[in-house]
Amino acid sequence: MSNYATGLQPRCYALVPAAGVGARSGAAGPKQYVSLAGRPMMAHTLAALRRVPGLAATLVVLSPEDDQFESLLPEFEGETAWVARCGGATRADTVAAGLRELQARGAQPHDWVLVHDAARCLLQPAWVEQLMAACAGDEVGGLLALPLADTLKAEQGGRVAATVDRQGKWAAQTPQMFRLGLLQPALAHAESAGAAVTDEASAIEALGHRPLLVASSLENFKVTWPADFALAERLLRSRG
Ligand SMILES: Nc1ccn([C@@H]2O[C@H](COP(=O)(O)OP(=O)(O)OP(=O)(O)O)[C@@H](O)[C@H]2O)c(=O)n1
Ligand SMILES: C[C@](O)(CO)[C@H](O)COP(=O)(O)O
Repeated sequence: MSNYATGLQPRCYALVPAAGVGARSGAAGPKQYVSLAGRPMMAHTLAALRRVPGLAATLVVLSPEDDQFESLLPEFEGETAWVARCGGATRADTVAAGLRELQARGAQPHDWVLVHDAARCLLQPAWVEQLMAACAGDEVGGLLALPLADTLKAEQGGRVAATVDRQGKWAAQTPQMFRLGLLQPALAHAESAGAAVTDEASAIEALGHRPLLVASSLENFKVTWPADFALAERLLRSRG
Protein backbone atom coordinates (compact mmCIF):
# COMPACT_ATOMS: atom_id res chain seq x y z
CA MET A 1 0.00 0.00 0.00
CA SER A 2 1.40 3.39 -1.01
CA ASN A 3 2.40 5.95 1.62
CA TYR A 4 0.60 8.47 -0.54
CA ALA A 5 -2.70 6.64 -1.08
CA THR A 6 -4.96 9.51 -0.02
CA GLY A 7 -7.66 8.77 -2.57
CA LEU A 8 -6.94 12.19 -4.06
CA GLN A 9 -5.32 12.52 -7.46
CA PRO A 10 -1.83 14.02 -6.89
CA ARG A 11 -1.11 17.29 -8.66
CA CYS A 12 2.18 18.05 -10.39
CA TYR A 13 3.93 21.36 -9.78
CA ALA A 14 7.03 22.69 -11.54
CA LEU A 15 9.55 24.52 -9.35
CA VAL A 16 12.22 26.52 -11.18
CA PRO A 17 15.21 27.57 -9.06
CA ALA A 18 16.40 30.82 -10.65
CA ALA A 19 18.33 32.55 -7.89
CA GLY A 20 21.84 31.77 -9.10
CA VAL A 21 24.40 34.33 -10.21
CA GLY A 22 25.97 32.35 -13.06
CA ALA A 23 29.56 32.84 -11.86
CA ARG A 24 30.98 30.18 -14.21
CA SER A 25 29.21 31.60 -17.25
CA GLY A 26 31.28 34.77 -17.47
CA ALA A 27 28.09 36.78 -18.14
CA ALA A 28 27.84 40.33 -16.79
CA GLY A 29 24.70 39.47 -14.78
CA PRO A 30 22.69 36.37 -13.80
CA LYS A 31 22.88 34.00 -16.78
CA GLN A 32 19.15 33.23 -16.78
CA TYR A 33 18.53 36.71 -18.22
CA VAL A 34 21.10 36.55 -21.03
CA SER A 35 19.29 37.00 -24.34
CA LEU A 36 19.20 33.86 -26.49
CA ALA A 37 17.41 33.83 -29.83
CA GLY A 38 15.74 37.13 -28.95
CA ARG A 39 14.46 36.28 -25.47
CA PRO A 40 15.97 35.93 -21.99
CA MET A 41 17.20 32.39 -21.42
CA MET A 42 14.62 31.74 -18.72
CA ALA A 43 11.76 32.71 -21.05
CA HIS A 44 12.59 29.61 -23.16
CA THR A 45 12.66 27.41 -20.05
CA LEU A 46 9.29 28.69 -18.84
CA ALA A 47 7.75 28.45 -22.31
CA ALA A 48 8.69 24.76 -22.47
CA LEU A 49 7.14 24.11 -19.05
CA ARG A 50 3.97 25.96 -20.09
CA ARG A 51 3.55 23.44 -22.92
CA VAL A 52 3.67 20.42 -20.58
CA PRO A 53 0.16 19.02 -20.18
CA GLY A 54 -0.92 18.25 -16.64
CA LEU A 55 1.12 20.75 -14.64
CA ALA A 56 -1.05 22.41 -11.96
CA ALA A 57 1.26 25.45 -11.68
CA THR A 58 4.84 26.59 -12.16
CA LEU A 59 6.68 28.42 -9.37
CA VAL A 60 9.78 30.45 -10.22
CA VAL A 61 12.05 31.07 -7.24
CA LEU A 62 14.10 34.25 -7.56
CA SER A 63 16.74 35.85 -5.42
CA PRO A 64 15.30 38.54 -3.11
CA GLU A 65 17.69 40.95 -4.90
CA ASP A 66 16.43 40.10 -8.40
CA ASP A 67 15.49 43.30 -10.23
CA GLN A 68 15.08 41.93 -13.77
CA PHE A 69 12.31 39.35 -13.77
CA GLU A 70 9.32 41.70 -13.94
CA SER A 71 10.79 43.88 -16.67
CA LEU A 72 12.17 41.03 -18.81
CA LEU A 73 9.34 38.50 -18.34
CA PRO A 74 6.30 40.74 -17.71
CA GLU A 75 3.88 38.24 -19.20
CA PHE A 76 4.78 35.33 -16.90
CA GLU A 77 2.75 35.76 -13.71
CA GLY A 78 -0.79 34.43 -13.69
CA GLU A 79 -3.22 31.98 -12.14
CA THR A 80 -0.87 29.02 -12.61
CA ALA A 81 2.42 30.92 -12.98
CA TRP A 82 3.80 31.98 -9.62
CA VAL A 83 6.85 33.93 -8.53
CA ALA A 84 8.53 33.91 -5.11
CA ARG A 85 11.53 35.96 -4.04
CA CYS A 86 12.85 33.55 -1.45
CA GLY A 87 15.91 32.08 -3.19
CA GLY A 88 18.84 31.15 -0.95
CA ALA A 89 22.62 30.98 -0.99
CA THR A 90 22.70 27.51 -2.60
CA ARG A 91 20.49 25.75 -5.12
CA ALA A 92 19.29 23.40 -2.37
CA ASP A 93 18.34 26.39 -0.17
CA THR A 94 16.41 27.89 -3.08
CA VAL A 95 14.55 24.63 -3.73
CA ALA A 96 13.74 24.16 -0.02
CA ALA A 97 12.35 27.69 0.15
CA GLY A 98 10.32 27.05 -3.01
CA LEU A 99 8.82 23.91 -1.48
CA ARG A 100 7.66 25.93 1.54
CA GLU A 101 6.07 28.42 -0.84
CA LEU A 102 4.27 25.62 -2.73
CA GLN A 103 3.00 24.28 0.59
CA ALA A 104 1.75 27.75 1.55
CA ARG A 105 -0.10 27.86 -1.76
CA GLY A 106 -1.87 24.59 -1.05
CA ALA A 107 0.43 21.82 -2.31
CA GLN A 108 0.00 18.57 -0.36
CA PRO A 109 2.57 15.93 0.69
CA HIS A 110 1.35 13.49 -1.97
CA ASP A 111 1.71 16.07 -4.78
CA TRP A 112 4.64 15.80 -7.18
CA VAL A 113 7.19 18.57 -7.59
CA LEU A 114 9.28 18.72 -10.76
CA VAL A 115 12.39 20.79 -10.02
CA HIS A 116 13.88 22.20 -13.20
CA ASP A 117 16.95 24.46 -13.58
CA ALA A 118 16.20 27.84 -15.15
CA ALA A 119 19.52 27.30 -16.94
CA ARG A 120 18.29 24.23 -18.88
CA CYS A 121 16.53 26.28 -21.52
CA LEU A 122 16.52 23.60 -24.23
CA LEU A 123 13.93 21.53 -22.40
CA GLN A 124 11.33 19.81 -24.59
CA PRO A 125 7.84 19.12 -23.17
CA ALA A 126 7.96 15.54 -24.51
CA TRP A 127 10.90 14.71 -22.23
CA VAL A 128 8.98 16.01 -19.21
CA GLU A 129 5.97 13.92 -20.21
CA GLN A 130 8.22 10.83 -20.36
CA LEU A 131 9.47 11.55 -16.85
CA MET A 132 5.94 12.09 -15.55
CA ALA A 133 4.73 8.85 -17.15
CA ALA A 134 7.67 6.88 -15.69
CA CYS A 135 7.19 8.29 -12.17
CA ALA A 136 3.39 8.22 -12.03
CA GLY A 137 3.16 4.75 -10.52
CA ASP A 138 6.38 4.97 -8.52
CA GLU A 139 6.81 5.44 -4.78
CA VAL A 140 10.05 7.42 -5.01
CA GLY A 141 10.17 9.43 -8.25
CA GLY A 142 13.05 10.08 -10.60
CA LEU A 143 14.98 12.33 -12.89
CA LEU A 144 15.99 12.91 -16.47
CA ALA A 145 19.56 11.80 -17.06
CA LEU A 146 21.96 10.66 -19.76
CA PRO A 147 24.26 7.61 -19.78
CA LEU A 148 27.87 8.81 -20.03
CA ALA A 149 29.28 8.59 -23.53
CA ASP A 150 32.80 9.84 -22.81
CA THR A 151 35.68 8.21 -20.94
CA LEU A 152 35.85 9.70 -17.49
CA LYS A 153 39.07 11.09 -15.97
CA ALA A 154 39.86 12.13 -12.43
CA GLU A 155 42.18 15.16 -12.37
CA GLN A 156 44.97 16.27 -10.08
CA GLY A 157 47.06 19.36 -10.78
CA GLY A 158 45.95 19.51 -14.41
CA ARG A 159 46.96 15.90 -15.10
CA VAL A 160 45.04 12.65 -15.17
CA ALA A 161 45.13 11.00 -11.78
CA ALA A 162 42.96 8.06 -12.82
CA THR A 163 40.50 6.84 -15.40
CA VAL A 164 37.19 6.27 -13.69
CA ASP A 165 35.04 3.33 -14.72
CA ARG A 166 32.10 4.86 -16.59
CA GLN A 167 30.10 1.63 -16.75
CA GLY A 168 26.60 2.26 -15.45
CA LYS A 169 27.21 5.98 -14.84
CA TRP A 170 24.74 8.65 -15.86
CA ALA A 171 24.88 12.45 -15.93
CA ALA A 172 21.99 13.87 -13.93
CA GLN A 173 19.76 16.48 -15.56
CA THR A 174 16.48 18.10 -14.61
CA PRO A 175 13.53 18.00 -14.15
CA GLN A 176 13.86 15.88 -11.02
CA MET A 177 10.44 14.71 -9.86
CA PHE A 178 9.63 13.77 -6.27
CA ARG A 179 6.69 13.94 -3.88
CA LEU A 180 6.63 17.12 -1.81
CA GLY A 181 6.29 14.97 1.32
CA LEU A 182 9.51 13.10 0.50
CA LEU A 183 11.62 15.89 -0.97
CA GLN A 184 11.04 18.32 1.88
CA PRO A 185 12.36 16.04 4.66
CA ALA A 186 15.13 14.80 2.37
CA LEU A 187 16.49 18.33 1.87
CA ALA A 188 16.07 19.11 5.57
CA HIS A 189 17.98 15.93 6.43
CA ALA A 190 20.79 16.84 4.02
CA GLU A 191 21.01 20.33 5.51
CA SER A 192 21.13 19.10 9.09
CA ALA A 193 23.80 16.56 8.13
CA GLY A 194 25.84 19.35 6.53
CA ALA A 195 25.76 17.52 3.18
CA ALA A 196 26.13 19.84 0.18
CA VAL A 197 23.67 18.22 -2.22
CA THR A 198 23.88 19.46 -5.80
CA ASP A 199 20.60 17.93 -6.91
CA GLU A 200 17.33 16.71 -5.39
CA ALA A 201 18.03 13.07 -6.18
CA SER A 202 21.13 13.02 -3.93
CA ALA A 203 19.05 14.18 -0.99
CA ILE A 204 16.51 11.44 -1.72
CA GLU A 205 19.29 8.84 -2.09
CA ALA A 206 20.71 9.85 1.29
CA LEU A 207 17.45 8.63 2.81
CA GLY A 208 18.06 5.21 1.25
CA HIS A 209 15.81 5.56 -1.80
CA ARG A 210 16.71 4.80 -5.40
CA PRO A 211 15.26 7.33 -7.84
CA LEU A 212 14.33 6.23 -11.36
CA LEU A 213 16.68 7.23 -14.18
CA VAL A 214 14.76 8.32 -17.28
CA ALA A 215 16.90 8.67 -20.40
CA SER A 216 16.90 12.15 -21.84
CA SER A 217 18.77 14.08 -24.53
CA LEU A 218 22.19 15.71 -24.78
CA GLU A 219 20.26 18.83 -25.82
CA ASN A 220 18.91 19.17 -22.29
CA PHE A 221 22.25 20.54 -21.15
CA LYS A 222 22.69 23.21 -18.49
CA VAL A 223 24.09 26.50 -19.75
CA THR A 224 27.12 26.76 -17.46
CA TRP A 225 30.25 27.92 -19.32
CA PRO A 226 30.75 30.95 -21.64
CA ALA A 227 30.69 28.81 -24.81
CA ASP A 228 27.34 27.26 -23.83
CA PHE A 229 25.42 30.42 -24.74
CA ALA A 230 26.32 30.18 -28.43
CA LEU A 231 25.44 26.48 -28.55
CA ALA A 232 22.09 27.09 -26.84
CA GLU A 233 21.34 29.96 -29.21
CA ARG A 234 22.10 27.81 -32.29
CA LEU A 235 19.87 25.01 -31.06
CA LEU A 236 17.03 27.37 -30.14
CA ARG A 237 17.19 29.06 -33.56
CA SER A 238 17.32 25.70 -35.34
CA ARG A 239 14.05 24.77 -33.64
CA GLY A 240 12.46 27.93 -35.01
N1 LIG B 1 21.66 29.86 -4.87
C1 LIG B 1 21.21 29.34 -6.03
C2 LIG B 1 22.10 28.76 -6.97
C3 LIG B 1 21.59 28.27 -8.16
N2 LIG B 1 20.27 28.35 -8.42
C4 LIG B 1 19.72 27.90 -9.71
O1 LIG B 1 20.03 26.54 -9.90
C5 LIG B 1 20.15 26.28 -11.30
C6 LIG B 1 21.40 25.47 -11.62
O2 LIG B 1 22.52 26.07 -11.01
P1 LIG B 1 23.81 26.60 -11.77
O3 LIG B 1 23.87 26.21 -13.16
O4 LIG B 1 24.97 26.28 -10.89
O5 LIG B 1 23.54 28.19 -11.76
P2 LIG B 1 24.35 29.31 -11.03
O6 LIG B 1 24.46 29.01 -9.58
O7 LIG B 1 23.70 30.57 -11.45
O8 LIG B 1 25.78 29.21 -11.75
P3 LIG B 1 27.24 29.21 -11.08
O9 LIG B 1 27.31 27.98 -10.21
O10 LIG B 1 28.15 29.17 -12.24
O11 LIG B 1 27.32 30.49 -10.27
C7 LIG B 1 20.13 27.63 -12.01
O12 LIG B 1 18.90 27.77 -12.66
C8 LIG B 1 20.32 28.62 -10.89
O13 LIG B 1 19.67 29.88 -11.10
C9 LIG B 1 19.40 28.90 -7.47
O14 LIG B 1 18.21 28.96 -7.72
N3 LIG B 1 19.89 29.37 -6.27
C1 LIG C 1 20.74 19.79 -10.67
C2 LIG C 1 21.82 19.64 -11.71
O1 LIG C 1 21.54 20.43 -12.83
C3 LIG C 1 21.86 18.19 -12.14
O2 LIG C 1 22.91 17.99 -13.03
C4 LIG C 1 23.18 20.03 -11.17
O3 LIG C 1 23.57 19.18 -10.13
C5 LIG C 1 23.26 21.46 -10.73
O4 LIG C 1 24.58 21.74 -10.35
P1 LIG C 1 25.14 23.19 -10.23
O5 LIG C 1 26.55 23.06 -9.76
O6 LIG C 1 24.22 23.88 -9.25
O7 LIG C 1 25.08 23.79 -11.58
